[in-house]
Amino acid sequence: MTKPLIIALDFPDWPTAEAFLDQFPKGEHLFVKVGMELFYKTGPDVIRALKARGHRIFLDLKLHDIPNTVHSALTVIGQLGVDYTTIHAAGGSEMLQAGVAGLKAGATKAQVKPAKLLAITQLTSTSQSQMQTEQLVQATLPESVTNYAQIAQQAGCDGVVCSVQEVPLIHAQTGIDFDCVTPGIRPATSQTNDQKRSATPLAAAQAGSSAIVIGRPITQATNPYQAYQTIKAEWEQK
Ligand SMILES: O=C(O)c1cc(=O)[nH]c(=O)n1[C@@H]1O[C@H](COP(=O)(O)O)[C@@H](O)[C@H]1O
Repeated sequence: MTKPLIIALDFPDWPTAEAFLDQFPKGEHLFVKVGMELFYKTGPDVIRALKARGHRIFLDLKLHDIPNTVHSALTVIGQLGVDYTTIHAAGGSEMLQAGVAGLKAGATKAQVKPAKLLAITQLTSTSQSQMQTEQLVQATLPESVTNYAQIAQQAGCDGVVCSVQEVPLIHAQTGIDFDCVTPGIRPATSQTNDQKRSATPLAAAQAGSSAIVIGRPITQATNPYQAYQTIKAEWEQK
């Protein structure tokens, strides 16, 4: 099976997201990411609408709270029947374990397939110098990311969100079945925007990314379907 290319639906409401999706041929089943902006506006209705169109869903709410709160929230998310969801590794192993248990409890309750739980490591908008000066982390950025990956794997998470640069290091440590989902993807001709650790679709494929996440180079393209096809071809080239 080809590895997923996940389109970030970073839109303010459902009509805008729907108008974007309507630019793709009918019957084209996509893998889409619903983030905080769209989900806070629509609630679970957006999940139902996307499922009805046959799309796979990454619900990206990046939970980070005390273990009890995260357990309860992920029990609710687990009932939605999405494919991937996110939690912050920085919350620590106890919180991650609570999240894993909550997600499973929700899926069991709703009798749906459990989502894969991905731990956010260092955001792709973070540079090493920013991490060291603002988070007071003495380690290098790859060391911080691989440390989070190890904690996430031990806690029972299915994978991490990281940049393409860290994928080979993580896989060497965790094995390739542990997902490395990589945002910050930019075709060579695109602007990097706020992304600090970006890479091309081809570099992601060569590094062994399990899936790529890409928003603006597709959502803000003059012809989104054409941009999607070009990026997909590069991602699937290797
Ligand atoms: O969890 C994410 O998806 C995520 C983690 C991360 O470290 N960096 C990152 O960019 N993202 C998300 O990936 C998407 C990237 O969008 P673009 O920069 O427009 O391609 C956004 O929806 C971000 O919220």
